[in-house]
Amino acid sequence: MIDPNQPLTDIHRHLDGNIRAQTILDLGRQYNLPLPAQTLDALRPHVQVTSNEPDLVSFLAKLDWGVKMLASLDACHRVAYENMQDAALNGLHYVELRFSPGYMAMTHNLPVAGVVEAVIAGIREGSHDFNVQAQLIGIMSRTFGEAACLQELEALLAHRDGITALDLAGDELGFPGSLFLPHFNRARDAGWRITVHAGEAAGPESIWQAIRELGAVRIGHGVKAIDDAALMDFLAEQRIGIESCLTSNIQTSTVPSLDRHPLKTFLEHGILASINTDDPAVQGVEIGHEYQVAAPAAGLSREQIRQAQINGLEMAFLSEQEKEALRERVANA
Ligand SMILES: O=c1[nH]cnc2c1ncn2[C@@H]1O[C@H](CO)[C@@H](O)[C@H]1O
Ligand SMILES: [Zn+2]
Repeated sequence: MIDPNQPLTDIHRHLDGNIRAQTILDLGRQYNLPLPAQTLDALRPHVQVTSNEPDLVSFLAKLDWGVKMLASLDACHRVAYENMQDAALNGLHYVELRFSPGYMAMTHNLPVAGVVEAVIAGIREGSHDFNVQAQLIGIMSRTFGEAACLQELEALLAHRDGITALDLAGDELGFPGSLFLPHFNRARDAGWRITVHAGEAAGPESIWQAIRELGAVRIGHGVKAIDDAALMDFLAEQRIGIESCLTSNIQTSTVPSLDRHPLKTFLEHGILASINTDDPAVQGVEIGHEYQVAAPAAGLSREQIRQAQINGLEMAFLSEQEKEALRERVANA
């Protein structure tokens, strides 16, 4: 179901939602930190979704143990580097990895700009060592409010050349996009592209807001667009990409079951939508599963899955020349 002649991309992938369980154990031992379990098997239910969570916020709590083990900038570097190895092991040619430096810095009071620097370095080294192309998207974790997001923004801006785009993630219902207008004005002034988690926990108005007020050119999840016919048309006409994450949407109870997921309808409507993971280690799924198991279960035909794969590169925050170079590299591999 994955076309081997086309680049395989994952453009919605949280690196701080993809910390290996083994690394959580290692870091806990290294820094002598409390953990709920001391073996991989016993730890797994604390750091990985085992059955669907009742809502987004409950799902997001599963990321906390991993992030709590980030006791140094070296630990942040390690996690970033391992994310590149994981991308290579899963056959990805291009990834856009996103991370929330304030969330990663929080438990151990790390310097937020230092976290950004360590992540950029880890990705650069991993990209080289594992031969996977990567770009970084900075996240502001809305869950911690406007002031904390401003701090994250400033830390990201301190290393703006290493960052491609800005995102807003976390508790969408508790912290609507309207709180973050000044943040996104500054991000656009810095020349970054904008993608926003919208229409996951909240409704289609949140997607409209992200596009019209925050300047989003892509939308993370965007599930609720299905409830607004005018928005569906608008997304298709304006080529606003939808970063779909099938299994994630089930695990957060955003969608009741894969056969009710709107991705198929998005594609039929001519919307530029792609298949992505979200938080692979927390979810216990990888990109292959999304293509080979989740997408068929969501009713996508072979041709639609192929289209979604092509859309992934089309949506990427790359120039046309960079996309073409990647297509050629994969076709001639
Ligand atoms: O599916 C999701 N929806 C919304 N926010 C998310 C999701 N997965 C992770 N994060 C959020 O992203 C930041 C870490 O990168 C954290 O704020 C985490 O809660
Ligand atoms: Zn996400």
